[in-house]
Amino acid sequence: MAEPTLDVPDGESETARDDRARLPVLLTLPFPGPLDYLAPPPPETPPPGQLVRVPLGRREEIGCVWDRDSTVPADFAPPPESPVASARLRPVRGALDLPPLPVTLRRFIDWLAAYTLTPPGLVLAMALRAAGTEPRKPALGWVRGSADTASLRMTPARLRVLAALGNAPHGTADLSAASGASPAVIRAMADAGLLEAAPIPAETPFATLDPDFHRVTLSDEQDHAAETLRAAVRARAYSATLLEGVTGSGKTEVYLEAVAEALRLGRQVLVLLPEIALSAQWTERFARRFGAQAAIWHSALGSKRRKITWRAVLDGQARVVVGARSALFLPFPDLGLCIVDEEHDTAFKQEDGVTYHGRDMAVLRARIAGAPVVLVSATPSLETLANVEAGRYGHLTLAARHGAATLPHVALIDMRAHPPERGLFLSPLLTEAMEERFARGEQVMLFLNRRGYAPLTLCRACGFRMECPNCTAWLVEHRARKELACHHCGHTEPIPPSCPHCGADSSLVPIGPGIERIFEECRARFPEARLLVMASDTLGSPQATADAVRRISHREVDLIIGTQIVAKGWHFPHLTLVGVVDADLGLGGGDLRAAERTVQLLHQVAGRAGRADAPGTVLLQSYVGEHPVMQALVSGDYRAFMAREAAQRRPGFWPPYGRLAALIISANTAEAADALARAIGAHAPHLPGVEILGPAPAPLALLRGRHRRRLLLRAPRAIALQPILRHWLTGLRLGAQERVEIDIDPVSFL
Ligand SMILES: Nc1ncnc2c1ncn2[C@@H]1O[C@H](COP(=O)(O)OP(=O)(O)OP(=O)(O)O)[C@@H](O)[C@H]1O
Ligand SMILES: [Zn+2]
Repeated sequence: MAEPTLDVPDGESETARDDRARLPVLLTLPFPGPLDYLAPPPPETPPPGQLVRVPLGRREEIGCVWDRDSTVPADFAPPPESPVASARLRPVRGALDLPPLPVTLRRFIDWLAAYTLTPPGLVLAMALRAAGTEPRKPALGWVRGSADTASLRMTPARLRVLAALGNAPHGTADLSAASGASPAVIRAMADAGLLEAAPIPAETPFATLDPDFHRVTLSDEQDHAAETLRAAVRARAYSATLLEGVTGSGKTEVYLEAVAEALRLGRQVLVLLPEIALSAQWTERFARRFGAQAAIWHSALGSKRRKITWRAVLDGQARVVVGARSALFLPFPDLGLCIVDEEHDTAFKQEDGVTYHGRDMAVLRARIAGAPVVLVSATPSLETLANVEAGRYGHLTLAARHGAATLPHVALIDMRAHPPERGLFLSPLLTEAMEERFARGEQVMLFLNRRGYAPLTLCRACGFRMECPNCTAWLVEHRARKELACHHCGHTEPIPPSCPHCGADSSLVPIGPGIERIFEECRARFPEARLLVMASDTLGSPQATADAVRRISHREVDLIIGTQIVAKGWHFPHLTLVGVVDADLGLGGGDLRAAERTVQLLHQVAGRAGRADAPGTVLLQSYVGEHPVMQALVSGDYRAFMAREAAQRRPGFWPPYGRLAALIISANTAEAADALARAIGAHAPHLPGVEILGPAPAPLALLRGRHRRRLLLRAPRAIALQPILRHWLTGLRLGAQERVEIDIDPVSFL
């Protein structure tokens, strides 16, 4: 394949070079494939997977020795380029001091790249982001030196430093913090021989997990499911299973048994959660079961911790990793089980940069590793249900809540018949029910999937709406921060004192509620209640989440007001009432999955109620009680609802009954975006069964200052879209301001 810079290294004869191996090296750059380099002669020839340093132009890059033969079908991959003449190959400079990346990870990178039409180097970059490829210098700390204190001037600061020394070496910063002495004092002591440098032993952060540390007695139903999963782990082969069970039925308990089995076999396990925030409660529970912590992986992890974890995964020392979807790219040498908890959750879809669906890629990862994958949900996605129906996935169900807990009672509040007072958002029926719970010392949760104070600010005088200058979106008022913010691009501005359009003074009013406004209403209505807001912007860190969870569990909170973050997987035993402030919220917008997603989300929220002894109630505030979504929630008949969804999508070959890809075409002006979209549309392939929809404005026609148009490509399942897209877009030349993004299996329709 192509080496873009062709300067021939000097000092060697052509024939000598010809004898050496041609080594494909994948760089973390957007080339269509690996570049060829000249390998050092055996035994120094690095094996596939080895990270190496190679020249690229005048720079040096880190790359990974790649496999000569790809397992990706030829029509999924870009056409091979003609190889560079051996004479012009440049030599590999050296290998990094790391074990090679496992072959299963290399295959996964190839396949994910081919499936999402991403240059494989960019996928490798994701896998190496935390690799810690710079050489590891052992950190140095200080121990007591041989110099005698009697012969030296001992200031109080020096004495404090000596007192702060422990048995193990401490780094300068630590020692300075512990003693209150400045680093300069410490260095002077070292010069005087009072301190001596010694390497700080490397951390070995992942304690051994004991599969039998604390076993629970499973119900018959749970035990059957657990045994099926254990057998799948023992089989050491790919299989996919949906573990479906009502909220609180013990799905987690069951899959932890499969994790235990993998541990007994000495294999590694990957558990994906949709939300980092969830890992706090999850890891606590994990530690109770296995006597030690799992390794945690997500983008908010500090860089040192990431490096340690990445290396421990590669060394096989980290046995169980729980993480966000980026954990899929960790270098597991011996993956024996993969779990996707809350598999229906759209948070698994990565929309920035490399666009991929974490759940689907987990299935791919497991398939390549030859390991079982378990998809877990109370409200499985239609995709997964269709795979079950087609016989591709196995299916285990848990029908009852664990122990005495029963499923919550779900009822609608018809907002037309029982409207809130003017300027408020909670119906008297809801506030009365809340009052009752507070009187009994029980907890209440209010759910509204909207951050901030109000989603719209409007001028009472002229009707002008405060919009984002960069996006087709309204600015959301954040009263606590005294600003208007765009939730798409992050643009913020102070709330203007007068209307920017007509100049009327103090004429801007907030329209509609966000959780801050519900908080305000509740504080006025229930002055005694202890309130807690849970939203992605208030639970910034896992620590903050852990704190919130602890306060809820210890009954230091009466009322939780939250966005979608409260919907997922939490177990709050004292929570008996869940109120959904606006159950209709997710139904708008032309999204294919709007109804499915609303049912899943609200069903999950509802599932937080009544998980222990006291029965739970869920109240849904809605203006459209007759809507099938509301009816499904009230009846609890998720299956019937999904059957209806399936019947709607099947005839038009909508996913999962057909394949869909989106081309998002964007430019810096509306005219340029239109012209480019038309030009691409004009070259659309005409193939039997393949339909092109659009171009049309993308649902966010303006996003971060870019004008966006969309083409959709739809085909029956039997037709793969990747080769068609590749062919279609080959030879496309884009201007500097033009961009085309491909989204295979689009989820959000943005
Ligand atoms: N066999 C069991 N023995 C003891 N406790 C159990 C058992 N099964 C479940 N539980 C407890 O019941 C509660 C609910 O179980 P779990 O969280 O596993 O359910 P889930 O189906 O994963 O719930 P969700 O879908 O809402 O996340 C937990 O506190 C769990 O520890
Ligand atoms: Zn914006």
